Amino acid sequence: APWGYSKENGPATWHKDCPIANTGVRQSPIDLITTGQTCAKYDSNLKPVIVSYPAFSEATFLNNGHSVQFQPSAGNLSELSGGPLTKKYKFEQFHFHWGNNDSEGSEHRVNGKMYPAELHLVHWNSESPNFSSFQEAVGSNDPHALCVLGFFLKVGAENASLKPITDLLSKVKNAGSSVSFPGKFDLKAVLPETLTDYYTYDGSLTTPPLAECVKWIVFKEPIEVSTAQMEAFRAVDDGHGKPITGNYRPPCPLHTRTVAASFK
Ligand SMILES: NS(=O)(=O)c1ccco1
Ligand SMILES: [Zn+2]
Repeated sequence: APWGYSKENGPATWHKDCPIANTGVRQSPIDLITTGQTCAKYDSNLKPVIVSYPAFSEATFLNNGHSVQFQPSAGNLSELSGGPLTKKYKFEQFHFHWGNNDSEGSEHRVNGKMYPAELHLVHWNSESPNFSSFQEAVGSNDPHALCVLGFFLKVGAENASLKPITDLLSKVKNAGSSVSFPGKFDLKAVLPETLTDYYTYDGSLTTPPLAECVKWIVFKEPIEVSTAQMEAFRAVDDGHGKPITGNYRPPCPLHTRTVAASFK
């Protein structure tokens, strides 16, 4: 049976098809600890993250049964650089993780605290000689083949920039359903202006195949969405006639990794 988040096919069972779930030493997500021994260490060399996200004009919005995913056509020119990165990365897709109440849902945690949701912007290194697509990057064994930007979502004011996305959730209620995104979508408008304060560490995909190929950049400043917008996520079905309630993987052991912080 395909993997998911239920008792029968959830994170505790993924090791059966993906042994790295239990044997990997750089798995994601993690709990971002800000004080004490294993805490994130300030690195003054960390620069702001630079994104170039021209409004997407052609994209598919899909409910794949374990998340909802916005994927622009391959020709999109969106790029990522700066921060801890030494290369330019190409935008592949964004998707979300959420819970069925406001006290859970994010994948990364901060001192054990979960946010109600987490937005992942997935990119792949477009300057590597070893691969030339997202799928190839995932299978490349390159430790920084991918870079995923993580943004926490918290409940507050309605997020007008994300409204075109949350308004579309009812149209992809059924797992496996997708719609062509109508019009343009300005992802840049969703993000905080300054991408200066973040945690960064070497990790993995948080869903099978759990490949350990991700440079993670998780931003300190959450993005606000309204309760109604959060509720819209909670109505999306998982393909077994039930809403997806909690498509987040619990935190994984840090092992010998260190987490760097771009802020004090
Ligand atoms: N959740 S995530 O961003 O680590 C990801 C991207 C593709 C598969 O899993
Ligand atoms: Zn994700």
